[in-house]
Amino acid sequence: MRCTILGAGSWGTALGATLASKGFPVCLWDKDAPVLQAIAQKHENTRYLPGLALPPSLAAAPDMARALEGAELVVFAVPSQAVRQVAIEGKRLLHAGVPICSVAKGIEVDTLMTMSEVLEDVLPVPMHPYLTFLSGPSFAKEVAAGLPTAVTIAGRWERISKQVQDAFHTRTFRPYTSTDVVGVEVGGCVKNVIAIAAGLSDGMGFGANARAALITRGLAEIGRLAMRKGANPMTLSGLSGLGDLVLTCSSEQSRNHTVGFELGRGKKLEEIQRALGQVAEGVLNTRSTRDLARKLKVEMPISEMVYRVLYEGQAPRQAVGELMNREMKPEN
Ligand SMILES: NC(=O)C1=CN([C@@H]2O[C@H](COP(=O)(O)OP(=O)(O)OC[C@H]3O[C@@H](n4cnc5c(N)ncnc54)[C@H](O)[C@@H]3O)[C@@H](O)[C@H]2O)C=CC1
Ligand SMILES: O=C(CO)COP(=O)(O)O
Repeated sequence: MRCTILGAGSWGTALGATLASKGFPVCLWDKDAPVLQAIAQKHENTRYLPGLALPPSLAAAPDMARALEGAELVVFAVPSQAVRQVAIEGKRLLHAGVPICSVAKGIEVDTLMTMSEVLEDVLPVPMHPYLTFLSGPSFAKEVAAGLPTAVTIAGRWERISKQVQDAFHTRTFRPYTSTDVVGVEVGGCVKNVIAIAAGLSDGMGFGANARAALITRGLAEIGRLAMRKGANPMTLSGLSGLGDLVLTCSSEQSRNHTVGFELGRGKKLEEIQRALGQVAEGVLNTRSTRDLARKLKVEMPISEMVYRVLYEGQAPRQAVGELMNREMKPEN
C-alpha cells in the first residue's frame, strides 16, 4: 500500500515510520523543506524526532503532487488549524476511493468545526465516506521507538476504517475502530485543554488530588460537549477520551501539560511556545472549545478557567480559586 503523509512533524513522521516498517512505500510532505531534506538524506527528522533512525524507505518530497502520486492511503498530519489549507491545496490531487486518515486533534478556531466537518467542507462529497480519524493516547516519540500503543480509528464507513486499521496495525501499534467520529474528535481536542489545566495545577505545586479532580471533572465536561454534538457517551471512556486525557494530564512528555506547567510557574505564554518549537494544540483548542461550548450552551468551567489564564491574563491561582468556589452542586 503506497502511503502519503501530509505533515512531517513528530506525529506524521512517527506514523510514517510505522507504515514504512511494514514495507509500505511511504512519502512525507511538508512546507518545511529542511525537515524533508534531513529525512531524505540522513534518515532522521532532525527537528522533530532528533536522534531517531528512520527506515530508509521513508521518502520525502517538497512537491505535494509528487508526494501524492499513486497514493493508496493519505494521512493528514498537520496541526488542526492548518488542515483546511492543506486540504484546499490537496483537493485536486486526491481521488475518491482512496482512504484518508486525519490525525490532528483540534477544533478550527474561526469556524468551530471539528476536523471531519472541515474536511467535509473542503473535499467533494464522493470522498466523504473515505474519511477516517485516528486519535488516542500516543506520544509520537514512543510510537517511533516501537513502544506498545493503542489508538482508535473512527469513520462512518466501517469497511474503510478497517482498511486503515489493517494498514497501521503492527506488533506494537494496535488500532481499534469506532463509528463515533464526533466522540473521538471531541475527546482528542478537549483533552489538550484539560492537560493545560493539569499542567497549571502541577506547576503551581498542587498535588495528586488536584490532578485527579481535574482529570475526572475534565472528562465530565468533555462528555457534555461531545454528547451535545451527538456522540455516544461510551466513546469518552475509551482511548480517545479517558485514555488520552490520563496520558496528557499526567506526563511531562506532553507539550500541552508543559505549557500549563510553565504558566503555573510564572512564565509567559509566548516564551513557553517559542521554547517548545512544536505545536501545543491546547492553546488554540482552548479558544475554540470555549467558544463552541458557549455557542452550544454547554457548561465547561475548567476550559473557561484555562481560557481566562491564556487569553485574559488572569493569574492561575486566582482562576483556580474561582473554579473551586463556584456554587455547590451534585456530581454529574
Ligand atoms: N506529536 C504527538 O505525539 C502527537 C500529535 N498529535 C496531533 O497531530 C497533529 C500534528 O502534530 P505534531 O506532528 O506533533 O506537530 P509538530 O509541531 O511536531 O509538526 C507540525 C508539522 O506540520 C507542518 N505544517 C504546519 N502547517 C503546515 C501547512 N500549512 N502546510 C504544510 N505543513 C504544515 C509543520 O511544518 C510541521 O512539520 C496535532 O494535531 C497533534 O495534536 C496526535 C497524537 C500524537
Ligand atoms: O496527543 C498527544 C498524545 O496522545 C500528544 O500530546 P501533546 O500534544 O500534549 O504532546
